[in-house]
Amino acid sequence: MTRTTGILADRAIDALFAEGRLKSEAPLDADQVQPASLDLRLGSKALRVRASFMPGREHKVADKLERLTLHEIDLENGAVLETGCVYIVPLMESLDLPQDMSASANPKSSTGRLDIFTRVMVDHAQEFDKIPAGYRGPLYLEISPRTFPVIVRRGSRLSQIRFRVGHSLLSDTELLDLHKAETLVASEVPNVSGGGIALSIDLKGSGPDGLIGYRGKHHTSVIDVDRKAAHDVLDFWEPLYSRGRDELILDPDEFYILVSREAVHVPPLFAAEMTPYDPLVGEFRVHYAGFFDPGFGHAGAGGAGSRAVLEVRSHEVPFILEHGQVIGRLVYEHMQERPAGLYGTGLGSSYQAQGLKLSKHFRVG
Ligand SMILES: Nc1ccn([C@H]2C[C@H](O)[C@@H](COP(=O)(O)OP(=O)(O)OP(=O)(O)O)O2)c(=O)n1
Repeated sequence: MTRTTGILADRAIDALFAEGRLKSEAPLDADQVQPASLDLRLGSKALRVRASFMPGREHKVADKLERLTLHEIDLENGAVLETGCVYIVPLMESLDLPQDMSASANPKSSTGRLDIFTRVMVDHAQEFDKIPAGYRGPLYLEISPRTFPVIVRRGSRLSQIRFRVGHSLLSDTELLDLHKAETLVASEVPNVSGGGIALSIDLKGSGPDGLIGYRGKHHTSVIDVDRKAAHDVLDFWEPLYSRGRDELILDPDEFYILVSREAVHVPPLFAAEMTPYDPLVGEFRVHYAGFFDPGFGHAGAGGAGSRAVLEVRSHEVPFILEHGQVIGRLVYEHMQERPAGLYGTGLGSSYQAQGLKLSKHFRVG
């Protein structure tokens, strides 16, 4: 059954490409179309700009780049992007969306886990990562590595895009009904409000060593975003252990990888997105949050017990995070149809059935 509204599944994304609604300067990579999203690829140059900017209603991105570019970097053979600098990269994909179809972008989970700040920009945009219905034109990615310098190249995939027709977010009541039927978040008393279901932090740690998370090191060597299992964990991360107090003091200048207390489940006919918890309850937040694919944590796709990985920062002041503190919400949307491939089923998925897991770039053991 296909719904008229909802998030486009893999087959419909393939159809967009076939119909010329989605174009690319090179044929799509075999695994570029995911169950409910498309990975976006970097083009052949990066422009180092003085500062981040918003195109605004009157301007194309290219107009502003003329004024703000400091220098151009060739990405054909790979180049290092430094921490603290802002780069704009024209993407290989461009859009000619139908009038009833909009899109939204997000860093890939692997990108967030490396603390690479990325946002998609389009011509005349007044918001980042939101592509208005009917948009026709190029896509650009703003990139600013925050903790580690990174090597990227033409074709690297740092961010992803979801296409949607109409509005199909589940209301609180629909979410509770779905939770009763499918157990979305493994918690005895689900906390549903504001259209989302709460996720809380695990600071008790799992396993005999009581590992609760990692803190990013400073002044490290570079990470190649296209190489899996190539880097030693301890060169880049300081492991954090539970000391019996189930709390962690977040330092405002540091970046943390932590894990949700609850296992998460996205049934095949739905897609989810994590949104930061109301920042008014504290100065901390999940920094990248991100898309959750249909099939993530789904028993039928080998995902029972999958936790969500949380990239956490405190702003302004040190903050004591306690075990079970709510840190984000998962909002669920209808898919238009069941994807041909679910997350975790032969798609080379990296994070199905994960516990506390660093990005795929690091070697375990
Ligand atoms: N803060 C987040 C965001 C996402 N995820 C999970 C749910 C997603 O379904 C899964 C994969 O997300 P992406 O597709 O963004 O990740 P990658 O493309 O980097 O990984 P993969 O190689 O698995 O496709 O990671 C998570 O645990 N914590």
